[in-house]
Amino acid sequence: MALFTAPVLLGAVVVAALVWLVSRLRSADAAVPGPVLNLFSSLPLKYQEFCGNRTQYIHQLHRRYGSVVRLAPGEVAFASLPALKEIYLSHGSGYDKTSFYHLFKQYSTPTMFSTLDKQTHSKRRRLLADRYANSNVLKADAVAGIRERAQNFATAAAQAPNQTHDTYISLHSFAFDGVTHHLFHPFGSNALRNAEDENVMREVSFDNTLPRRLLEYYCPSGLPTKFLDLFGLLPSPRSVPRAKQIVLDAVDATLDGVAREEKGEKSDAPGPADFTLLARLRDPALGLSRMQIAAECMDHMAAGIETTGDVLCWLMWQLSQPACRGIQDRLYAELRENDDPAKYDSLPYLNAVLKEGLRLYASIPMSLPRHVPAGGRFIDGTWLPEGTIVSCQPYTMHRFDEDVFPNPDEFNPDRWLGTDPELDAEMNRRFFAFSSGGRGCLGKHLAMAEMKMLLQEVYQRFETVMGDTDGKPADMSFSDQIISSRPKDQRCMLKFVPRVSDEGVQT
Ligand code: HEM
Repeated sequence: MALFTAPVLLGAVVVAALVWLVSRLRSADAAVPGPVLNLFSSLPLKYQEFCGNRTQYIHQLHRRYGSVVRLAPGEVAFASLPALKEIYLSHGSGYDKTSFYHLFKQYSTPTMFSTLDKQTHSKRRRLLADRYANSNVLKADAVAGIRERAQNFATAAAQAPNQTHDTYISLHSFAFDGVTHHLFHPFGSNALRNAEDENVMREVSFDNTLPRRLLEYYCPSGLPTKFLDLFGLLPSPRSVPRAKQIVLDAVDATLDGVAREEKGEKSDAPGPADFTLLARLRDPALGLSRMQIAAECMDHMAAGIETTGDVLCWLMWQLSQPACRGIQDRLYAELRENDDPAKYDSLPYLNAVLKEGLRLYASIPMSLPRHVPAGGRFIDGTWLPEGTIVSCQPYTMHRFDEDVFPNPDEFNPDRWLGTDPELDAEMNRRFFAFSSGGRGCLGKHLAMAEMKMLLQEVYQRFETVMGDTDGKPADMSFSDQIISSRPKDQRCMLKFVPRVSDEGVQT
């Protein structure tokens, strides 16, 4: 009994604390620059995450401590090209993802994006990759659907009262319609013209469950969540019933067609178009269950709404600032000279404007966490043991090296039109908006096509300026969500002023 007296217990606690202190001081991350507190606790980082400020916090740490910085015990961030290559490109798809990605299961089912290990992931990716290859994205009926949505957007802008409307809403509707066209056509959405579909988009885009989801991830026992729920201190759990239903309806209609085919029955109901994701997933040879198909579709749908919608929103807001009037005029001149819609992919200034938008306003600006593999690794000269969480973040990769990106916070499309091939190559190597390697964005070509067509339809017809905000300009600063960021106020009033051509005719 004497074994458990207070002094003995106190002594045990002190010894344990000392052992922990020494182990922390001798750990590999102790040799990495960063705030002292972060060597002993992950609370400073978690606090910033709960405030939706992780990206900016890490960026400030890089500015203070350099290209490698300690974020928390066992977690280190990098802002250099050698580190980016090692973490995301070594052996094709880089290091394995961390369990953070389990947050992205859909219908409680793993998807390609939430799969952690390389082998399982690359098997699924190989099955789906051709759906997003440029050659498939550019197929006539795939492009026609996106073009139609971009025209719907421009028509809605022209018809808005006083030609002013909340572009945050309409751009997310456009992104929703664009991605569902590519996933499900003819079962895609029409949120730009149909209020019910717009509500589905709102359900996904106005999700406010960040603190709850982070708490559930960090405290899987669920006790803190239950405790805070007693006092109503957490938002309700994430709920997207309409979005889930729209996906299940498309999947069920498709599988019904497959079942009929197998029975040799004829059906007048259309199946998914050849270019769609569903047309691939429906193949019985893949052996995917109804819920596996639905989960994969849901994941791609979510991946295509926020990202594309947010980048376009930030970019059009930026272009609508008085200082960017000259940029809009140059863009208009290029679009007028090349008024064949099919040319959208070969216009250098349009490409430069979009790339600069993606550089400054990458909608996934946050660090993308990976585990150091077995045996540990040297990353850009820093030794880190197996299991350390390492990452780079697009926000910092696009700003940190000022020799490559001079005046990094300035919106300057000209930097992408440079005549110095070496500098161009350096910029492109650091361009990380879609991540890199075998786990980089699968939908990149689709996203680029959507964004170019939308900008083409808008800026060949309109000049955009800041709309009336009732004296309360929207806060467009970055608000981090689970992995993407969005403009804080989720509102962006822009006015679409019709252009008058040289002949005095409205274009
Ligand atoms: C401007 C628009 C977009 C941006 C900036 C963007 C960015 C990214 C980034 C950074 C990743 C890697 C994330 C990570 O490693 O944690 C990613 C992955 C992914 N993106 Fe996008 N994305 C965009 C649009 C789209 C669209 C339209 C789709 C269409 C379905 C899409 C589908 C995917 C998928 C399926 C993955 C997972 C790839 C894998 O795990 O192998 N994205 N995206």
